[in-house]
Amino acid sequence: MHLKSNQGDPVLADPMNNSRLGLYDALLPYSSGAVLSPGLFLTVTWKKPSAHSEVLSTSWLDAMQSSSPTHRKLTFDSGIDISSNDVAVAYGNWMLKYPSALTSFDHIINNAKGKRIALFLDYDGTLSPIVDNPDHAFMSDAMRAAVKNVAKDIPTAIISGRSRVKVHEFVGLRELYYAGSHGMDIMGPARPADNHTDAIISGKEGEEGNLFQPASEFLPMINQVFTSLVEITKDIKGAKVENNKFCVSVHYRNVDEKSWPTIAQYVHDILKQYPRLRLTHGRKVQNLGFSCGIYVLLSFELMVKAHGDDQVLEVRPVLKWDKGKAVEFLLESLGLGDCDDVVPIYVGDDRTDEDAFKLLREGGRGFGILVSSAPKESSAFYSLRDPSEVMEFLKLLGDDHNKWR
Ligand SMILES: O=P(O)(O)OC[C@H]1O[C@H](O[C@H]2O[C@H](CO)[C@@H](O)[C@H](O)[C@H]2O)[C@H](O)[C@@H](O)[C@@H]1O
Repeated sequence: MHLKSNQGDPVLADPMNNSRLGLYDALLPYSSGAVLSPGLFLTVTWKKPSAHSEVLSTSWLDAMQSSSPTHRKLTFDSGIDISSNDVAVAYGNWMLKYPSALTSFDHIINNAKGKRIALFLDYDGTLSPIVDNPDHAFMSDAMRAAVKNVAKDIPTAIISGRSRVKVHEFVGLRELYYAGSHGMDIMGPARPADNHTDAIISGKEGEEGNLFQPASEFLPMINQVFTSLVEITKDIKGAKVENNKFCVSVHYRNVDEKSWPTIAQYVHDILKQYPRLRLTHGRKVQNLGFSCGIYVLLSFELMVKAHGDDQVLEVRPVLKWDKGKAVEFLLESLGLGDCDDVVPIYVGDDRTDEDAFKLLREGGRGFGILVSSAPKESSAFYSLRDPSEVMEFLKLLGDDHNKWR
């Protein structure tokens, strides 16, 4: 099988293994040594180092405070503030642009008639509700059953910012594909008839499959940064640093707002030493961000805004690899890459999911569904309010499968 992405990214080769839907086609084994072209790395530009005071500037603090529950107002990109009484109206108007995937279900199904669906699901905020403790973001048994049911007939992958092993533990279904670290760690299920010669044990007992890890060379660096961040934030009450294997999350959700500037300063100071790492940021700040270890003030402000809902700062390699690339990769490896009769559906709630929404929108195939209870600009086509609506959608999809097939 040849896997080729659009932008001169890795060209990967693996023997074709046919199955009913191409579901078990092998992903590139990690051990076979995927080679990354230079095009896979993001170009960084030199910028003057920002001073300590810049990170602590008033406008930067304003940006953080706008994400805090105590100060939150609904603010559109235009900068117009809307009082909480107008939220329902604003949401209704927003849904004219992003209709509910539940009320549009018949329309969705009619478009998929006679075609094959491939399903991609984000985890946090999509399959599990957002909770204060990231270690307690469990999905319900009912949600698990809905995912299991849908995956019986539809190739289904989980694509998360978490480590692959962790998200697999949370979901607990062997029949899915898992992509962790925002797609930088992908594993397909081992085939039942596999002789396991090219299978890799992923670290979790009993879990086997074929791995693709385009950022493997960054592992030592990520581990160093994780250790440094744990050490430097250990006295900040409520701060939590999470090792997501190829990226690191610094959570400030449970930190007193007075200490947010300190956290940001610490992250900033550590990243100065790692020009090959960057903070994940939203669409608006693409190409503005990390420059040889230094954030310019503007990008830092916008980055914090972009992560307002999640209250997390994410450190990751300077690599052109994201959830969109992971979808592309998985479609190819499923044998569904260049098929006109395939409808990929991606359901997700955060900024990092936008890369996947964009891929589908720009490719004119399938569509994204944004999970959000507040109006947000998105490249998705449809919306769902929260994980409970996601579950309803999955139930419809699983139950109606025979009708539209
Ligand atoms: O791509 P995802 O599956 O959506 O993962 C993104 C991040 O999700 C987790 O953090 C978020 O959810 C936590 C649990 O509800 C919440 O406490 C936190 O504030 C959110 O940011 C996860 O902990 C991160 O590592 C992921 O990157």
